Amino acid sequence: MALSSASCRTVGRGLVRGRIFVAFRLRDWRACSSKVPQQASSRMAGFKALLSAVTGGLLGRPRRIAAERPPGQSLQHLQQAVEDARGTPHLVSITRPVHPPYLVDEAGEMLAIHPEAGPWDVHVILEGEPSHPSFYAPLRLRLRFTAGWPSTPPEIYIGGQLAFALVARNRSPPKVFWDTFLASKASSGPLALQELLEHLRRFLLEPANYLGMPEQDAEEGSPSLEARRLHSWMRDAARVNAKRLDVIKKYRKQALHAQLFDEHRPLQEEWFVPETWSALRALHTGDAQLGRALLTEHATGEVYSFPLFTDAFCGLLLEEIFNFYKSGLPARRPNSMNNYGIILGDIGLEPFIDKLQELLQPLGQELFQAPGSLWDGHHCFIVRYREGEDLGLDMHTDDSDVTFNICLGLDFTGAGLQFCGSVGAPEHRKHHMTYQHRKGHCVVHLGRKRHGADDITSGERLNLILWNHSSEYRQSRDYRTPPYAREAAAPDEVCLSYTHDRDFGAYKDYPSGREHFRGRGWCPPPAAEYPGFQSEFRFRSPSGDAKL
Ligand SMILES: O=C(O)CCC(=O)C(=O)O
Ligand SMILES: [Fe+2]
Repeated sequence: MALSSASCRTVGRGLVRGRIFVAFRLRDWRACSSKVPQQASSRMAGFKALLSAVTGGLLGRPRRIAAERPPGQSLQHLQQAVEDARGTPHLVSITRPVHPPYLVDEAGEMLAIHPEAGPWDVHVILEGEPSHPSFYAPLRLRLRFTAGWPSTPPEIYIGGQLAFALVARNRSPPKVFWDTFLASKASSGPLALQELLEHLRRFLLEPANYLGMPEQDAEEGSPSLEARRLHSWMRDAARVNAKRLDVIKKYRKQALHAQLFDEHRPLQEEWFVPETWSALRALHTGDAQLGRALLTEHATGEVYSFPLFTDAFCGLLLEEIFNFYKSGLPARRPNSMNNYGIILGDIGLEPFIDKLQELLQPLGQELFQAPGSLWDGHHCFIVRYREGEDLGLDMHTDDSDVTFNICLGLDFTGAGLQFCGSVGAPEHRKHHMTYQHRKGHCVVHLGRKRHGADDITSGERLNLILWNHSSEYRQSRDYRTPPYAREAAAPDEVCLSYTHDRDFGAYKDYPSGREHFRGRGWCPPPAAEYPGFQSEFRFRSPSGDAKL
């Protein structure tokens, strides 16, 4: 695997967001820097303030309740706890503990973790509430245990697309949950994983009830401000979920291929090209050799492709997608540049995408290290190009750490995928290569790599796009404040973006209907302008407006 001890230097015990771990400083992963800095979220700040108002600081860390044990013993305890937790009511699945390949410290530096010292991640899926219109979907959790287990509670990340009251954008249970949970324990003895999972499920599904807040419509006396606020957040979360789940529920009754939607059913081997299936399974057991053998490398360390789905499975998936289009049910568009795609999580395919992401995760780690590791979120959608609809896609980078792009068919000409440089690199807008899509094949690249689809010239193309997110990686300095170099030279025309570039109009006419983008571009930022930068304002727009 890419993370060999040769690539790491031990720095002893590192501090990772308040927790101490035995760690290595990652040297070569630093090269995998990415993306434009994330905006600090003022909405988050507002939400935190509101939460604090209710419970006096909900966002704290779980408190440590006893001394830590030696690591070996903790892992054994944890393995035993996972076995014991297999009897938890409403449990769909629980994984064995695995140590994360790296963590990010408070300064944003990535540290590789010593496998024997922890922490260890356990992934859990719990059933939602089957009879509840807004919370019937499964709950997806990642629990991160330190060597302090079973005295110290794990950090919890609440994955999936459900909205919950009292869960902030960092997707962790608030301090009030931990306080209530720990106070409910009869003794101060070690924690039981099953008990924790049961409490967490109750808290997520019925927070007011779990926290002992009065019912909103209680006749006797007026509910407190805290209770009213909590109920209003619960209504908001329920509304957000209900909107999405309503479509999913309705479509479920019309779906053609039930096996695609079944939470409990694993991915079926016959959906995948046999050699790829074997290679991906081998990667899961640490055999990188086989994984590498199936790849074509198109741009060193940045763009690869491999056969993934069989023709039969592409046909099956497309049948389902076309059936959804035919249903007339409302669908959100995947992004502002795409008018005919659909988000697969919105039609009930979140479990399928979770499993696909899990299958592909070791490949991501092998190819891209930090941005390819610890994926805990995704955005997965269909893009569709044909005459009379979207023909192609403007140059852009993805809001993903690593993107998989799988062609499902149909027959088409044109619609090649152009790759340029990575955002912030001197050759950001220099052409690298053209990738020709093939049915069933997957092209995988870093999200920060500039790319765009040529116009289709005949037929129709539909692709499944899987954007993978790693919340751990997104805390790193490499992600948050990547270097942004001056462009080495004028851009290649094929790499120009009418949506993003400040000099598009200096080289090309704006496409019809896209003229309003003139003057809105941000790229290159002034400090990164190439020598002799051509501002589009020195040129006339085709409509004849002087743009000086
Ligand atoms: O059509 C393609 O192959 C590219 C799609 C894409 O890059 C995107 O949707 O982000
Ligand atoms: Fe893209």
